[in-house]
Amino acid sequence: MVKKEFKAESKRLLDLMINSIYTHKEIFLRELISNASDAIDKMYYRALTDKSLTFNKDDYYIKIVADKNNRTLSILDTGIGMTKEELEENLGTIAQSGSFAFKKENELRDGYDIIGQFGVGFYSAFMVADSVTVISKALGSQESYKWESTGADGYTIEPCTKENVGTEIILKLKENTDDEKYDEFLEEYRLRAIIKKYSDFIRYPIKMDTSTMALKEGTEDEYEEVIEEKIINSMVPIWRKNKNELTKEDYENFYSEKHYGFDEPLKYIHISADGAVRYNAILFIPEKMPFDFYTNEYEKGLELYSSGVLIMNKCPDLIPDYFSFVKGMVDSEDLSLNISREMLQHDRQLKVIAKRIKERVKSELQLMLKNERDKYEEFFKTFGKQLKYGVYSDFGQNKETLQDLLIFYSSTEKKMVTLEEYIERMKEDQKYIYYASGDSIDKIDKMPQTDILSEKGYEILYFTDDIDEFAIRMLMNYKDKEFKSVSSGDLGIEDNAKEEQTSETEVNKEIFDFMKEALSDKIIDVRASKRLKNHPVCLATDGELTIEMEKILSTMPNNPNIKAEKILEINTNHHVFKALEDAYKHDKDKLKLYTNVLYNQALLIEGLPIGDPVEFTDNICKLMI
Ligand SMILES: Nc1ncnc2c1ncn2[C@@H]1O[C@H](COP(=O)(O)OP(=O)(O)OP(=O)(O)O)[C@@H](O)[C@H]1O
Repeated sequence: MVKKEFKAESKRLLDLMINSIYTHKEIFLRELISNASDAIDKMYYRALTDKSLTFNKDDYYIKIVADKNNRTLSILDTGIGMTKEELEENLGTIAQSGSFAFKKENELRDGYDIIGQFGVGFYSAFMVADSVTVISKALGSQESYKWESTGADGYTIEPCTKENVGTEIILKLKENTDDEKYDEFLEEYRLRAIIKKYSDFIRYPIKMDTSTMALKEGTEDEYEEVIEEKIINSMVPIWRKNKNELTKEDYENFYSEKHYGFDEPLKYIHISADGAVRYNAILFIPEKMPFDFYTNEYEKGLELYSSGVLIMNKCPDLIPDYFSFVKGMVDSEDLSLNISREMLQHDRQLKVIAKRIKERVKSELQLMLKNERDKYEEFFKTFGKQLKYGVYSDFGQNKETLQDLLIFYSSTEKKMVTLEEYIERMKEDQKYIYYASGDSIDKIDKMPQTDILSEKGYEILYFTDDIDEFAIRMLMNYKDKEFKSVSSGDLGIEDNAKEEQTSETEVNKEIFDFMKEALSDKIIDVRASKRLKNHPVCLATDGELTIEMEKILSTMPNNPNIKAEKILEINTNHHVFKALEDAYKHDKDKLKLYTNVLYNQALLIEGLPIGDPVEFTDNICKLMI
């Protein structure tokens, strides 16, 4: 027997291979099963082109055998096998891929899922094995050969006996260390889990002897171990099946089998694309929010398969942040993988797929909004915030994509409405899209600032999420209509109201100046209000920052002193104003007291904290005596 040496560089390459290409040792099984599947695929192809051969699907399978006594794990296949020369060429030369050559020679394109391309996967066996033995009999050959290697120091090839065409790979597992327990690769549950994870959709059966405890015959309570050969992979992935053959239940089962969520998905989307980049995808919009959705632990992304083999558990680049709730998978044979198959070499194809997925999810949501409104509202209640973050983030670059998916509660319709529906209903003289911000619909309903707009029959959108105003600021306008807060200093309603307000403020200038002085830097102005009908006082704002924004920003660590420019608006038609006038004439200290009480009332209405609650309650007491 002649021992052949690896070339010096090959030794280093093998060492590199074994220790640095892959992040998880368990992928050796994925690689060896993929090779076995490729070998059967080649057999299938040969049978198609060679009339003397027949391909009976039942004869072709992969079998995994764990032998705990000898610490060996074997992967058998009934594929095309390897001749002596092929063993030497393919397993003696690193980066020599017989599979890639086969694909090229036969100009295989659609329909063949040959996985191998780099000629390195086989060597991953050395991550878990001290020695690897390959026994193979090639199609059309009478002889069989045994290839053996302990890794970097070379390999031997010798004739052996093997009855059937195919290959058997025997791994002598490494001894356990403190950090690594190689024994686990002999455990049925572990092997099943690895196969399910990476190779579930290999299209030939992967068989394994499985043990179960069964009632011993003739006894009532004695159990015995029964060994039974079982197929452990699903073989045909649901995404390769014809959509017409699949039912809602099939998709729902897939959703739960894949552990995408514990809920039932609200919507599923099945894409089979055959264009510039070929791919299949099954996407789900969950019904419930994952418990960790708004935590750092939540990882967005879709499962990525290449020809049915799992490449990445969560590929984040396939889905934008604002659709991060979408679950599912993509399988494409057109991806250019890197050598470890854990990453992509180029992301060109991935970008194309991601763009299509984004468009498809958007259009499905739009359809749901149009045709299944209740369902959409349910969706929006759960994930609407994410869409609003999408409008706000990245400097608003996704606002066009997302604006028509937004819905808000409407003061007039008493239900959720889209911006488009709002625009269609706008009054002729109405210039702006009005919104009011607050903690809840109930609280906004009672906001005094909405009185004048409601009286004019203008619709108001209620913003109850922290993000709402920020998102709308980023949106700026919708179909050329600007947004305006009901608390804004200038509501932009017809001009004479504004004039009236200015002249009322002028008439009462002295008293308002006094009140402004009394409140010093808390407010920038005191004005007569035209928006108030039944309430004596409210706050309005000038400038960019509204009161709701102040509330949100002031809770953030860097902005404790951020303040909106507040205006105290006084309803001069309210009988309280008479009391203010009287106090101004006869008792200025009392007016100070009134001003303080009114200002604090306005803060309370806005849900803002009172600067000095003790002073406020003392002031109320003073008024009572
Ligand atoms: N079970 C097998 N039956 C027949 N040929 C095999 C088998 N395993 C490996 N080979 C041959 O050995 C070659 C090298 O295998 P290896 O796993 O290193 O690379 P690959 O599968 O071609 O590519 P990749 O690194 O992308 O997996 C294969 O291309 C194939 O020709």
